[in-house]
Amino acid sequence: MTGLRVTAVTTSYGRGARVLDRLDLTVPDGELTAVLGPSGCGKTTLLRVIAGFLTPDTGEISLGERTVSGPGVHVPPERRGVGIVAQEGALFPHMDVARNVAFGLRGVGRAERRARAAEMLELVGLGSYGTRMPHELSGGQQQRVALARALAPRPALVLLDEPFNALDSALRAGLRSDVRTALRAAGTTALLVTHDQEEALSSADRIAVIRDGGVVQTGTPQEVYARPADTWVASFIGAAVLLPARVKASHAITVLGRIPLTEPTPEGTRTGTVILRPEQLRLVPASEASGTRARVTEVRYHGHDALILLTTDGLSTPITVRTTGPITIHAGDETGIAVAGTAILHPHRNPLPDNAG
Ligand SMILES: Nc1ncnc2c1ncn2[C@@H]1O[C@H](COP(=O)(O)OP(=O)(O)OP(=O)(O)O)[C@@H](O)[C@H]1O
Repeated sequence: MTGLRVTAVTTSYGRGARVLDRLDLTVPDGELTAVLGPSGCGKTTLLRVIAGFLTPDTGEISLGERTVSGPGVHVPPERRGVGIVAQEGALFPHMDVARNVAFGLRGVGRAERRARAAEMLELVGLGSYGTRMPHELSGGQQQRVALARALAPRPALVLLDEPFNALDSALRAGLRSDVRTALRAAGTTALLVTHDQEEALSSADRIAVIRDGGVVQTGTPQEVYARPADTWVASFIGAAVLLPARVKASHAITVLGRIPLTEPTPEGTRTGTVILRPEQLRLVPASEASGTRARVTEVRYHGHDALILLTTDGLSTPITVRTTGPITIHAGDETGIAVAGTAILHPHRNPLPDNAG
């Protein structure tokens, strides 16, 4: 068992405010967890604390059965068995690829080092690149070599700090899938920091959302997307349509009509905020009786789909609808909106005024 456990870790820089505040995080053995959160929330600080470059004020960090940080314990970075892949590979420019990969292999014979480096390069799809110099590689290839180097000493944990940031989007998608495959093949526990929600949703086994120095939600990508812990997480992970609602007989009564609730609300819930995803909404002819009338304010075309922004009476914020196929609607048009599926509702503590929903 070589999973990662971070327990009640608090960290601050100098006399500054707490950056991490009693943060708890568990990454199960052999899994990849993506850490997501707004800029400045402490993602890099968390990696530094886990790697051992920063000592937390309080709390404990364990890798498997081994405590690497805690009261009276501070295992130095080089003895933690933690591999790091930084934003831009940071390869040693004067060493060829094979020597870069073998760099961290201490206490093993030359032949074994060479064999392990070749095995790791094979794993990341660069089996024939051992004699190239780093400057002869593309950005994506350099990141693969950085991963091979991190994996070579069989680390208990690999930390990936926005490893695809410097690459263009087409390359990112391919590389993250290859990195995922290599990590699985090596059976390594890994933590990925990213700004890219899509990257986290598509490549991680679990997502941990950080806000105000703590983890506000962890779960599989599907759990976090379909059942966000609160309206902030809903809007942070993907686009969300938030509607004030009244609760009546397991349904939410909203400006978009009566929507069945995904799960029962706590006893006595009268009002709340409904969370819908834009792909649950559909444009229908304005004349269709079941739809709610709305006016298009903006069309954002993305190629594979488009987001249509609309306003409707009784709602101060725009509604976003995701559509695929040819776009035949324009700003200023009137349309109807229909809702498919069920809605998550977060109850309000204080009832809304009578005109809500
Ligand atoms: N060396 C430092 N000294 C003092 N404050 C720091 C230092 N490094 C980071 N901070 C502060 O700690 C907070 C968290 O920074 P951190 O870099 O961990 O955030 P982040 O979530 O990784 O941000 P981003 O997504 O923008 O990379 C920020 O308010 C930042 O200003």
